[in-house]
Amino acid sequence: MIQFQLCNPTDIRFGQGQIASLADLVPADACVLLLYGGGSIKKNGVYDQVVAALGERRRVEFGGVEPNPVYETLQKASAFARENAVDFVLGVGGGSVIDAAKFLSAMIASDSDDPWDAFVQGYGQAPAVPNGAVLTLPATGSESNPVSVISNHGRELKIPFASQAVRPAFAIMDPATMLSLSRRQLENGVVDALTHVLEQYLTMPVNTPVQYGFSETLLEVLIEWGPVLVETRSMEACENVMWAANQALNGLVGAGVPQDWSTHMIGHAITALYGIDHARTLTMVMPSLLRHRLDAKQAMLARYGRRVWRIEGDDDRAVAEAAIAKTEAFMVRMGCPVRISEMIEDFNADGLVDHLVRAEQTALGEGQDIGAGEVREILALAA
Ligand SMILES: NC(=O)c1ccc[n+]([C@@H]2O[C@H](COP(=O)([O-])OP(=O)(O)OC[C@H]3O[C@@H](n4cnc5c(N)ncnc54)[C@H](O)[C@@H]3O)[C@@H](O)[C@H]2O)c1
Repeated sequence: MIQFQLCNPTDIRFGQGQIASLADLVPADACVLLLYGGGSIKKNGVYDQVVAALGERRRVEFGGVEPNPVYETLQKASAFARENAVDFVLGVGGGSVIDAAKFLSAMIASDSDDPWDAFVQGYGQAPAVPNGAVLTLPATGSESNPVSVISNHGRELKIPFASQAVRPAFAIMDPATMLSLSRRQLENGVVDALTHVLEQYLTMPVNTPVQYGFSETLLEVLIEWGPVLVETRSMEACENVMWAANQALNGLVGAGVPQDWSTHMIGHAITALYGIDHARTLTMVMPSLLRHRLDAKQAMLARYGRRVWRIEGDDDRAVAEAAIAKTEAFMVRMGCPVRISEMIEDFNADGLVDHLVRAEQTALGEGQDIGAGEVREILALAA
């Protein structure tokens, strides 16, 4: 097992009606910035529940955070928050709003209107005002992890920032908020969570049976309940997917194991250049990436095939290949593309590699051995 530290103090409140617990979770004397996205919360009753629970607290609001949140928008939100002496950020939405709320809590505490370069250098040390999350779309795990993925339009970059200082103080997960999601967003959530587990699980084997067993359970839950969710939207399915998506990127399954976030890094570059939904960029890359890395990942792919997909046979290579095929078929079943050409007509692989170089993402994979040349080969397979 690789040495690890695991400390996740986010106070999780799960279940229908939990938005009311904001009344206890947000400090009574806070000046709250309520941050939200395109406005779905004003149509589905979430906004009314949040406002009721905040009661008499001082509150200002900033809406319009984009999917794949944009730094330039957050500069406006930060100036607005400082003008209003905000000392608590409440993100109400999906991963984009919650990522934005976390990043904003560090922007507000910085003494700069343009802290991008300083954050690229030392985000982990930057102070932050506290923030909390009300989740309305299960997918990213952002509601209880330290990461924000932010797009900078000026620099044409989309990159992750991580800091323990911005981990949400609390995460409210009410599965009833999912009932207003489109089928496409539900599909995206399931495959995003699935890839989170796979990128922490499909590397090289180490002595972590607890983490592997937990990963396998999360994968089984997503594979069983993902299709039920998109077909029926039953409350059981909402609950199971919401909790599995949270646990997929909440720290435990990644503790003590090698990780490979190359599908995510290539996917971020595709979103930055082509504006495609985060989850769909992952499915168009991952099957080809796994095939390209078959030698390095064969042992864990074979374990995954046998334990999660119940594939029989003694030949590890054959089981590993079958496990990739099963994963690809599941992504198709969830309505997602598994080839770049399904969503992008004139794909420019050179431009994509250039983005990764500018984002300093050129030593990817569990062995840091996926460089520009390997990315080109993966993109050719995924074309
Ligand atoms: N922090 C992390 O660890 C992490 C991990 C993976 C991805 N990400 C990032 O998260 C972002 C994607 O987040 P996401 O997948 O949660 O989607 P999202 O937050 O971008 O939301 C997608 C769309 O769904 C809408 N929406 C959200 N909740 C709704 C509801 N209840 N009803 C109706 N519409 C609703 C939003 O307004 C938006 O238009 C990307 O930028 C991605 O890079 C972050």
